[in-house]
Amino acid sequence: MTFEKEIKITEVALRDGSHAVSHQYTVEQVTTIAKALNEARIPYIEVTHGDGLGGSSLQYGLSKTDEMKLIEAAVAVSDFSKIAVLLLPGIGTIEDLKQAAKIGAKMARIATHVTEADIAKQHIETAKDLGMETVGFLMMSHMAPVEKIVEQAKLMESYGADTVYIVDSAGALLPDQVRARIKAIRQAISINVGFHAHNNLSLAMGNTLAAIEEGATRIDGSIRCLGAGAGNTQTEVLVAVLDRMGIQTGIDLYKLMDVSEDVVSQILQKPQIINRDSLTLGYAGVYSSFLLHAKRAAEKFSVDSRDILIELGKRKIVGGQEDMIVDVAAELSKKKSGSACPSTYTT
Ligand SMILES: CC[C@H](O)CC(=O)C(=O)O
Ligand SMILES: [Mn+2]
Repeated sequence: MTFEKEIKITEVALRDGSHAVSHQYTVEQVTTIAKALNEARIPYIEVTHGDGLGGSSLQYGLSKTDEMKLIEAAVAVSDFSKIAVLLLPGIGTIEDLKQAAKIGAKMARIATHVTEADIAKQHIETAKDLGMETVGFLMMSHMAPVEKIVEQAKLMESYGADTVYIVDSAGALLPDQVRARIKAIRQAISINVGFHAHNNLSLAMGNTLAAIEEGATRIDGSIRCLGAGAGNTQTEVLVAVLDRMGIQTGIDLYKLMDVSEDVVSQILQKPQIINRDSLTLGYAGVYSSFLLHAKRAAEKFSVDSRDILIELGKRKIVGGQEDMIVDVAAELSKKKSGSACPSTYTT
């Protein structure tokens, strides 16, 4: 099948990938990666804490480097790529957004739970006032029926968003579910539609292609899959596949392969694979960024991290409820042994 659409890729390794490196990016690493991505002519590079602006905290994980310094570093080496920032209302503030715009960020992606688009209004409006290109990012899109998603996408459009994304935060969507969601919002709104995948069920590439076939033109990729859980759609592979399909992205494939192999692979703390934990995220429909928190809680309370994730899925726990991960681990430990003591406190 030949497509004549322009697909614009946003590279998220320096934001979603921040989860995979426990938010430990340095200015040197961001400079090297952003410079190479810019040379490969990636249209947008997202840089922020994994949980967006203001995410550095005990709750979400402390950053090694102030994210504004990382944004500045990326801006300084990008004369082609535009730097994007993610903001979750309630974690990041309007002041964070203003500061990011001041130091050169050109795109604001305002992320809400899939049923809570209304909390994005003032952030989308402010981003527009600041002259930024603006994206509404509907997270955990597997948790709502198509009609609800259409309603929420229309809200994002009414606030002035230039693009609305279906975000498969848990990597739980199946290709037909992606098709139904993209098709429905494509018909309901007249702005760009985007898709952000996670590879927990090994469906990131398949789902991304399904989204493109249904008309999504803004796509997220992550070099070497660097992202939460099993990571995102692998950018360099996506560019090669799209090229084989006759879809031009304007990105230099060889340069991208070289960044992946020579730069990003050196930074990875461990290869981005689908293991029993990341597979359980997709299987149970749990936010991919919960993975490291669940693993830590499992260790602390001597319980199986899969049991924690399955229980979080059953309870429909969403972003912002990270404290529930420890509660669930304590409950499981209590059921198992009759006491909820962290293992570090037992002898
Ligand atoms: C915590 C924000 C989250 O990581 C955003 C995102 O990439 C997703 O929901 O997949
Ligand atoms: Mn993500």
